[in-house]
Amino acid sequence: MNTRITELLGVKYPAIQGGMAWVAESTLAAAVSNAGGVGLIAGGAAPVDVVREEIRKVKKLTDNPFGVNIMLMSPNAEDLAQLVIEEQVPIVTTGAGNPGKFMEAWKTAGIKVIPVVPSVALAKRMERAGADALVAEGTEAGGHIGELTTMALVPQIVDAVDIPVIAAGGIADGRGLAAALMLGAEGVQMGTVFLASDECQIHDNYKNLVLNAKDTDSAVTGRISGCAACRQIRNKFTKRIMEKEREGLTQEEFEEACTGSLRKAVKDGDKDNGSFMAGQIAGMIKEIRSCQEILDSIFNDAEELIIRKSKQF
Ligand SMILES: O=C(O)COc1ccc(-c2c[nH]c(CNC(=O)Nc3ncc(Sc4ccccn4)s3)n2)cc1
Repeated sequence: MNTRITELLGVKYPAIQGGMAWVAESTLAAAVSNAGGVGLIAGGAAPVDVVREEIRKVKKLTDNPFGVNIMLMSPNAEDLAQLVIEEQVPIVTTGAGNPGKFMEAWKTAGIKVIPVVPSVALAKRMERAGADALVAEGTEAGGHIGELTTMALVPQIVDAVDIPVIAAGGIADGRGLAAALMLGAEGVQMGTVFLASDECQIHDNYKNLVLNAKDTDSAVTGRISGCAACRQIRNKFTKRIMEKEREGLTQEEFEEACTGSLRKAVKDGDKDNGSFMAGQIAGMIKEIRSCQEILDSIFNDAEELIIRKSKQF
């Protein structure tokens, strides 16, 4: 299929793999890019040298476009913003903040900049700042989230800006892609479905938690205390955090609890103390597949669905 996103990024599928902290490393990103989508390396809160190494690895593993996601709450954000210029990274997505101050330098370097936004106000601000496209991420998504659902947020951002919009949050099959296109999106960003991929390097306990999750198994920490809201699979960790939030948790204590626990999930598979970030769509994901199978099935199913549905009118 062709949209302004396939033209802008030079890819077969207008589908970005979410730049999930600790999860999105070179093996997964290269598999998604080789499959025709856009693989992302997570900046997360990782040291610059670690991210530089992953960028160099992914360049050896794929000749297709790839990107780096910079989480703007990270203390390394400034250094990572410079690194993507030095390493001539073609695509940069950003999350958890406003990338306005880096935009000019990135655009001058020829980088395609795609901020993730949770609201119309930020979408308009990012368009004015020079963003090439936007990811409109609904609250269904895993990790750090805003308040609005994908169904409500995407059409309002599409109506508010002229640059192409990519839908994210709750998308994991052809139906989700078809729905996103009907809402006016010209591509999708997906994270949770790629946790259940062969090439994803997370601990098997994490993959099994995703496969065994049911629709109501995600919890959002941070909302009670007004800290950064974070959607993840419900476990003893989320129960403990939410109890502490009711007693009063400082932002520092919350973030220390959150970012450290992500490694415990991804690397150690620590089911009681890990933060297993995943979106509400985890309840629909029942098998581990290759990134190629995931992308081919989503786009083939969406095409068949739209053709079939169009005949009902
Ligand atoms: O108004 C402003 O200045 C910016 O406001 C914003 C507020 C929120 C966002 C936003 C929402 N979702 C995203 C993109 N998604 C994400 O960033 N997802 C993430 N998952 C795990 C992360 S690591 C983390 C982060 C916070 C606490 C604990 N751990 S970041 N960006 C973007 C901008």
